[in-house]
Amino acid sequence: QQTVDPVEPRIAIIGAGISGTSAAYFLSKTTGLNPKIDIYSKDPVGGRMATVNIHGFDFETGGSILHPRNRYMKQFAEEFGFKQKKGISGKFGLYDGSGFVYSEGDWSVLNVASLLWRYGFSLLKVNTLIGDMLNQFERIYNVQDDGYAFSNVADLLSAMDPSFNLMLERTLEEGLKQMGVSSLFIDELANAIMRVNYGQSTDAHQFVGSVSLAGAETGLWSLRGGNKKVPQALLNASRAHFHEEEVEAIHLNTDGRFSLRFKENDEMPSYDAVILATPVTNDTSSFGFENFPRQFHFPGRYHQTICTMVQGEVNHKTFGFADASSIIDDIFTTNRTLFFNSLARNYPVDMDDGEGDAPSVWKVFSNEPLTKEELNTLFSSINETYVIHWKAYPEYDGTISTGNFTLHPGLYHINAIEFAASAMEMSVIGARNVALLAASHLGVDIQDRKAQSFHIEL
Ligand SMILES: Cc1cc2nc3c(=O)[nH]c(=O)nc-3n(C[C@H](O)[C@H](O)[C@H](O)COP(=O)(O)OP(=O)(O)OC[C@H]3O[C@@H](n4cnc5c(N)ncnc54)[C@H](O)[C@@H]3O)c2cc1C
Ligand SMILES: CC(C)=CCC/C(C)=C/CC/C(C)=C/CSC[C@H](N)C(=O)O
Repeated sequence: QQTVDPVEPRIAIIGAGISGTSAAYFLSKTTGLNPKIDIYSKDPVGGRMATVNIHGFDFETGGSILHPRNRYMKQFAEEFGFKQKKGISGKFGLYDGSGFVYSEGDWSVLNVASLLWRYGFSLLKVNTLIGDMLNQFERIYNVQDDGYAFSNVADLLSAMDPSFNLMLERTLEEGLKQMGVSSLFIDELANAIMRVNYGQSTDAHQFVGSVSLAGAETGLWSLRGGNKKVPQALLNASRAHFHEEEVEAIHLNTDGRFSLRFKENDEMPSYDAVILATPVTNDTSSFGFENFPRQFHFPGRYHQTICTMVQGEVNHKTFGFADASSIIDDIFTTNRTLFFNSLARNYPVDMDDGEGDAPSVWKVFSNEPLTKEELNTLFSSINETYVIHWKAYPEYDGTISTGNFTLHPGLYHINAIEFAASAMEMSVIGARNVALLAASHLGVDIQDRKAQSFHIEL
């Protein structure tokens, strides 16, 4: 039988990205516990929220954009006094490998008209679809404020809307077709948005596809100074102790507590609860789970996304622009066989878009590293390149069912939520769910703690 100090339980969190740090924050601020939390991470705080420095300016290379209805991230930014970075919606175009099937010009009214002309009612239908989906999605905030938590992802999605689980069983293409959306919209716009956001296609399931389409709406934002300021601020606010340490194994002790074994440290501290805040598929992390009554399986794999940051000039001839000044800011691709997914102008995190004298920096997303030849096709001149290999988000091929948050009483996994959709806000929702589960395991009546819940100002 496990004996837990009801006032100061010891909790270990593995991973210091947005999942791990927000779990620490929720545990220490909203559960009524006064936990002693250790956060272990083999990489710096922030994880997949990261920047690269190019000539004295930082640029986002991982989690970049937030949706205006991502309430937790918004609330964190407000609570920590962080400013939003002002974006500009540059012109975008859809490139099929030989030319643009659609490209924006200088007049916004004409752009709307020509989008409508090309995609007709499909544009309006998808707009409504995403609006409806977001309305249902937002129900999770009240559910969590009321102290409800779920031991698996399917139940959490059902709490938003019972039909969300059906969206995991059909592809985005099938879902859109069922709604009467045209093949042209699916093949071009929806496909291009899936390629830029998840490096995948409309063959991905409809839930992540809808999140991806939401990620192409207007009003998207990011944090001035870099998104990774949030995990750092959450870590500080939670007063958790950060240890740069790789965890090799989690051992279930005979008293029901857990011990951790590290790669480069002989200590084996023990805890009342352990939270995994990192992907745990075979291709991402490998943990030993020792002495548990059953074996854990983490099916699926993560998509390789290569983020190539280039300081240089785009080759206007490749894209058929008259000259360098006609180049548009966002080039999305529709062709599944093309060697790159997107090419977009990027601005430093410390400046509003278009402000000041920033170097000309472009972000290219591709599924494979770009060859010298490919880089020379895209750019007429290159001063510097920085290449980041990400195990970015799951492969959403529809064959993997979503998994469990609760692996064993006292042992939880936040990133199970990524198989529904990987996004910063999803991680925070998963983290709050797991914080509630852990608090309940540690003896807190979580629904009774409504008064301490995390209230969002709208
Ligand atoms: C290129 C790219 C672009 C993206 N763009 C967006 C976007 O625009 N908007 C959006 O909302 N989302 C975006 N995402 C997704 C978003 O960044 C992630 O969903 C989110 O940051 C995941 O956070 P996390 O804390 O769950 O995981 P991570 O940030 O990956 O953190 C896990 C941490 O655990 C550590 N770890 C792993 N194994 C061990 C171990 N054995 N011992 C100790 N530590 C360990 C790792 O070092 C890592 O730092 C993007 C992701 C990528 C890669
Ligand atoms: C979770 C909800 C309801 C909405 C999130 C919508 C959103 C912001 C989706 C984007 C997800 C994602 C993985 C984007 C990656 S690419 C981002 C950007 N274009 C870049 O250049 O880095």
